[in-house]
Amino acid sequence: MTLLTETLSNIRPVDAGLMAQAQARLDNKTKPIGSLGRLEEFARRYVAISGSLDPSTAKKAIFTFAADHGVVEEGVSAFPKEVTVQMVFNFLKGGAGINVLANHVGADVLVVDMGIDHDFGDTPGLIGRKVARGTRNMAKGPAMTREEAVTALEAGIELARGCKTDGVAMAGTGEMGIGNTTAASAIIAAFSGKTVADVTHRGTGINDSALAKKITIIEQALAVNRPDPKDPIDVLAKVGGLEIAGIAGLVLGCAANRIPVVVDGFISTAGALIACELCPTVKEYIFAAHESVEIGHRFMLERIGAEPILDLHLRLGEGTGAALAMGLIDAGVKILKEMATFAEAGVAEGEY
Ligand SMILES: Cc1cc2ncn([C@H]3O[C@H](COP(=O)(O)O)[C@@H](O)[C@H]3O)c2cc1C
Ligand SMILES: O=C(O)c1cccnc1
Repeated sequence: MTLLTETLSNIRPVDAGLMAQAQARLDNKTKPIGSLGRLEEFARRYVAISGSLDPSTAKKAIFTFAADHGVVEEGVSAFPKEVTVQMVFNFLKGGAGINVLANHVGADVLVVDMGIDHDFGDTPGLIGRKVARGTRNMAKGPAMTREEAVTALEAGIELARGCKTDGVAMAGTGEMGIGNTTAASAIIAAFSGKTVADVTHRGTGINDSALAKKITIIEQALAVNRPDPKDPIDVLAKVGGLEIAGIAGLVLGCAANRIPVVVDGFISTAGALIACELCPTVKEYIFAAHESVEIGHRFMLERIGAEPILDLHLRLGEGTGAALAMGLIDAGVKILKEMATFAEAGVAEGEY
C-alpha cells in the first residue's frame, strides 16, 4: 500500500459520543445554554477530532508551503515570480505577516519548499521537500505529472505524521507562490463546473485587463488539460500547484492522525478541497479560518460544507487567517477546560 492509500484508509469519522459529552460539559458552565455561540462549536468539534475531553492546544504549528508556478509567464499576477523565493527568506527571518500573527497566538511557522525555482542549498530553518523547480505552464499542458502530484501529497502527509510525533496539537495551513490564485481558481472551476469568471479574482491586486487575461488563461488551461473532476489527483496534477498538493497532503494526514487542522484562505482551501474530494470524511477535521476576498472562495467553502470563522477581508494567504482563527479555537477549548460550572461556582441554574 502506498502512503496515500494507507492514509486514506485510516481516516474515520470523528467521535460523535465525545462531541455530545463535550456539549453537556459546556451546558453546565456558568452561562445560559449556547451563549458562547461558535466558541462552543469549536470546543466540541476539537474534542471530537482529538479524541479527548481534556485536549491540549499548547503546541500549534502553521505550515507555509511554497512553490512556483509556470503559468506566471502568462502575466496572471501583479508580482514577479522572484517574490516567492524572496518571501521565503522573509519568513525565515521572521519579518512576514505570518510570522507576526503566528507569534501573536503562540504558533510556530514551518516553511516548506515544495517546489520553488531556486537552489537553497543548506538553508537553516527551511524544510526541503522540493518535488520540481515549479510547475509547468498549465495553459500549455499539465502543470505536473501524476507522480509529482502524489509525491507532493505524500510530503504533506509525512509532515502531519511528524506533528503527531512532535506533539503538535493543532496544525494550520498556509502558502506562498506567486501565481497560485490562478491554480486555485482553476481547481474550483474544474470541480464545480462554474464559469471561470465566477471563481476568478484579483489575487495580489491585478487590474481589469490582467483579470480578463487571467480568466482567458484559466479557460485555456481547462480546455487544454480537461481535468477529470471525479479524479481529484488528475485535477491537482493538471491545474494545481506543488504547494497546494502539500496542503492537501497535510490535511489528509491530520485527519488520519486526529489532529485539528485550520485551513487558511483561497489557496489553502483549494488544497483542502482536493483532500475532501479524495475522502469526504476529511471535512470533519477541518476548521475554515476565514472567508477570503477572492470571489471563488465561498464556492469552495460551500463544497466542503465549512462555515468560515472570520470575515476580516483578508487576501494575503501565508497562513495569516489560520493563525488568527487558531486563537479563537484555543479560546473555545479553554472555555471547556477552565470555566467554572454552576455547581463549582454556586450559581443558580435557569429554567428553560
Ligand atoms: C509580497 C507578497 C507577499 C505575499 N504573501 C502571500 N501572498 C499571496 O499572493 C500570491 C497569490 O497571488 P497571485 O496569484 O496574484 O500571484 C501567493 O503567493 C499568496 O500566498 C503574497 C504576495 C505578495 C506579492
Ligand atoms: O485568500 C487567500 O489565501 C489569498 C488571496 C489572494 C492572494 N493570496 C492569498
